[in-house]
Amino acid sequence: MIGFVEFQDGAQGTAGGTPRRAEDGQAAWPAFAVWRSTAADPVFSEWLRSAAEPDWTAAVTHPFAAAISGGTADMRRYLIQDFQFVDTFTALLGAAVAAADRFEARVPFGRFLGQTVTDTERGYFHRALEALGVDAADMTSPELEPVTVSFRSLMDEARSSQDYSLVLAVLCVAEWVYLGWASRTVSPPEGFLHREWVELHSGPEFEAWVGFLRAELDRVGPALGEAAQRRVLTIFREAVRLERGFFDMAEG
Ligand SMILES: Cc1ncc(C[n+]2csc(CCO)c2C)c(N)n1
Repeated sequence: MIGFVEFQDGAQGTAGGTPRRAEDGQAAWPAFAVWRSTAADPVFSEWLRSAAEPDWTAAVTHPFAAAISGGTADMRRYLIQDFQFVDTFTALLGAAVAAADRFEARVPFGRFLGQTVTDTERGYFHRALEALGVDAADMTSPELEPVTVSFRSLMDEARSSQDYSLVLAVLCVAEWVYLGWASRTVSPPEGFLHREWVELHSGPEFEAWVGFLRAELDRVGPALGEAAQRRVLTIFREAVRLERGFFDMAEG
């Protein structure tokens, strides 16, 4: 079981100026209610993002991500593994449609599911994997890298929880981290493999999608009790750690 490890009460705050560490090995982090009183941007999604440092910055500035932007990354292993990631991610989007607390929140998930993931992105994967000479077996059932297994487990846990805040946290990490690195691209890479992958994760539509996911977290997060907020934090941090690990894996 990954994530969902609750912080011990005593793990928060500092003792003698030394930050204590939580049971699951992550740095202690103040409760949202405490953090909010002094934060520059006191929204729930920023509470989560800043708690996920240094992994957040390591992921969005990762050398492999920079190599995609620069058009030099070897995409083969990465895309084979990512197609398996996207399979589980698509199921998680379905869970968001089911778990959202109101109609107007279900709509963007349904739209993104139908228009982007199962259409534009699916098309990209099929063309890209074909161009890379990936055979049918590696397209549908490759040997999974450990980080892919862990990421799929985390998404499956969020999906089975049917808890909107947890589903949202994992989706938001996956999309926001990708907006983070792709937006750093200075000029579009030449080949379609790199260029379209950058285009899928940047631009006004993708920004609006990430804005929606953040706004949902900012809407539902503050209304949760402290223990539930901690559970969201734990799964958010774990997802960011896996995003970083996924790029490490892709680098080989
Ligand atoms: C490890 C990993 N994390 C996040 C994404 C981003 N992502 C996954 S599905 C999807 C929707 C369509 O673009 C997006 C943006 C990824 N591909 N791989």
